[in-house]
Amino acid sequence: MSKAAAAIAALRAGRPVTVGSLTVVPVETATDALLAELDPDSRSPLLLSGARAAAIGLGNQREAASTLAPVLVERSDWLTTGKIRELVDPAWDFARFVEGPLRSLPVADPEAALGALTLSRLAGLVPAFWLLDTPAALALKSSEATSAARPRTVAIAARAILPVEGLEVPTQIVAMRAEEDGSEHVALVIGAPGGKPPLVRLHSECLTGDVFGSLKCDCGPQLNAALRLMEAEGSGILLYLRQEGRGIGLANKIRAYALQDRGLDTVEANRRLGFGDDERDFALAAAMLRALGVEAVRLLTNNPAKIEGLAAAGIAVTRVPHHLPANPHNADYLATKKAKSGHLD
Ligand SMILES: Nc1nc2c(ncn2[C@@H]2O[C@H](COP(=O)(O)OP(=O)(O)OP(=O)(O)O)[C@@H](O)[C@H]2O)c(=O)[nH]1
Ligand SMILES: [Zn+2]
Repeated sequence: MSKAAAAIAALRAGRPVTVGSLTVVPVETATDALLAELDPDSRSPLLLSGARAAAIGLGNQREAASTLAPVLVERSDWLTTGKIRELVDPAWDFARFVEGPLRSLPVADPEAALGALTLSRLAGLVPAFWLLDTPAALALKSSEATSAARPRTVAIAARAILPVEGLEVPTQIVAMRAEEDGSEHVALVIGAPGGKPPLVRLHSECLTGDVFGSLKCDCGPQLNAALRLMEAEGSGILLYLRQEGRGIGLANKIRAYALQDRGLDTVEANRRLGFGDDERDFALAAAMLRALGVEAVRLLTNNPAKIEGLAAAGIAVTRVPHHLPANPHNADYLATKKAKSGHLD
């Protein structure tokens, strides 16, 4: 496991990490008990992404003027641990006015701060930290954190026959493990793809749509329709990628949904949380296809980023459109993907 992957695991578990000259612990996962130990006087300043600092009205202060640069916020008596937990969570933006005054401070080591924020995004945490004085047991260079990327190398871990309702064609499930972080991803191999490029669907995990039948997105129907098309053709490959919420993680996707309840669209909600519109990359999907011996695919998708991602990794792609009928709950979501994320007709 890479050092960055170990740091991501530590941050998820609420443990501090030293990046360059900065020691940080995530606001989201650090327990009150740990904070009482690490910061007994509650003086630790708060490290935020530039986007989040702008969203809470710090954009007019010189230290926070660029929305790309991380921002440090000074502690004051009224800015308690509980207030900070509220401040970093956009769900609270609509429940109250941002209190103040908030004062930003210069960031002593901007590259380290950017690195720490990169790790928190990859960890699926709200990008916000307490800055601590004492170095942590786990330390990495700023460059190791800023260059941290999603996993891109896989090995097959196990395979077995899997009977699936509605599929008459023999189907196998293949479990793969990413070498960089140990995350598990799955390929469903339907029939015996071979000869011409197989029909392939890259499906990003969507717990709400895949399991509960959420109407907010089109994931469940797209998954089912892909399997039906592969069954009709006699073969195909579905990759189930653990990229919940377009790579922002489950808790953050639910936060994005809460923001959508307040009228933001899917893209605005991601940005408000301090993420890009889409945090996925498809290098791992390309590696999974290679592990199955596939170099060329007919890809069921409307998302140009999937086509470009596979092509960049050397997989030959022909697109097959994959539209499902809209419902009243997901019509705006589908329209936003077209208008703002370049989704194809
Ligand atoms: N952040 C965020 N993720 C969402 C939202 N709605 C659905 N998702 C996630 O978006 C992903 C859906 O991805 P895909 O099914 O691959 O769809 P796509 O990128 O639109 O591409 P194609 O369906 O192939 O055209 C899943 O990981 C869902 O969990 C949302 O409002 N916000
Ligand atoms: Zn979905």
